[in-house]
Amino acid sequence: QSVWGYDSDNGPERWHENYPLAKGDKQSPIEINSKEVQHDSSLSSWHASYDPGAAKTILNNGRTCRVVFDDTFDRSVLRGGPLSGAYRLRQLHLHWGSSDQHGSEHAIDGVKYAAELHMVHWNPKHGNFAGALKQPDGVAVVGIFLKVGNTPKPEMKRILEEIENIKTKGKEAPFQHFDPSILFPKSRDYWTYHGSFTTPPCEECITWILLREPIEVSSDQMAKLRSLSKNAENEPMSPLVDNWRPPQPLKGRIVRASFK
Ligand SMILES: NS(=O)(=O)c1ccc(C(=O)NCc2ccc(F)cc2)cc1
Ligand SMILES: [Zn+2]
Repeated sequence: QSVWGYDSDNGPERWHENYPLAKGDKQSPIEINSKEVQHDSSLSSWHASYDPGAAKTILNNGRTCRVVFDDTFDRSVLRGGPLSGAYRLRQLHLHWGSSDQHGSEHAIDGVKYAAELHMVHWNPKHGNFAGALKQPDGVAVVGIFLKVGNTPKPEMKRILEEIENIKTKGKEAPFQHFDPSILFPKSRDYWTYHGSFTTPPCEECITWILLREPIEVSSDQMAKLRSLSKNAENEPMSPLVDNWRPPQPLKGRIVRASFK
């Protein structure tokens, strides 16, 4: 079946067969080479004002673990930085590896992190999410790198505790009273560039805001994430790991930094 995934028969190298945009000129993720990044002093700092009551559910869709928020009005928004206007938080999800040495989608000077968390926002001036994905300024994703260390952030605990209840594909559980801004690192320094969804249909509608400072998780917390299955309950067990797309050609794009 043409359903895409991360295996050899339906993985990133073959997505273009059903999703032609995957071979576009503004694809994500990318490898960031700090020597080629341009510091832009006109870049302001970004601000998130999230309503913890907007959090709704957490689900395993067989490809990632996703927390879904109420985005029917400007309840949880991201503004500033490279953005004009307030973008509504719709969902957050993660990409991770089969070991602590890899798993992030973006890489910095060759360094891959154990995982990468994406907070997905869309521009309400385009009416709805489906409309926003057809616009170059339609979507904004904040990317946060997860690094394995021994002073793990307690805030990740909340998401990882829920994993018990969504082990297999299609499982969903209530996930309320959660303010994702507690996951942000101390520094607001970021890189920004124009790119795409890192999964099919790979639309090139995303303003990426990648935070320079990773957040720390423990190796046990990463093992918890890797205990998710990509299969449904009654199917053979298949671990949900390595759900990351490799870096794509920069094709002349400029990556700007908010910091020197
Ligand atoms: N990894 S990432 O942050 O780049 C990313 C963010 C959002 C989505 C998404 O909403 N997919 C659903 C979807 C469904 C139908 C569409 F037409 C478009 C997207 C996919 C990838
Ligand atoms: Zn993602």
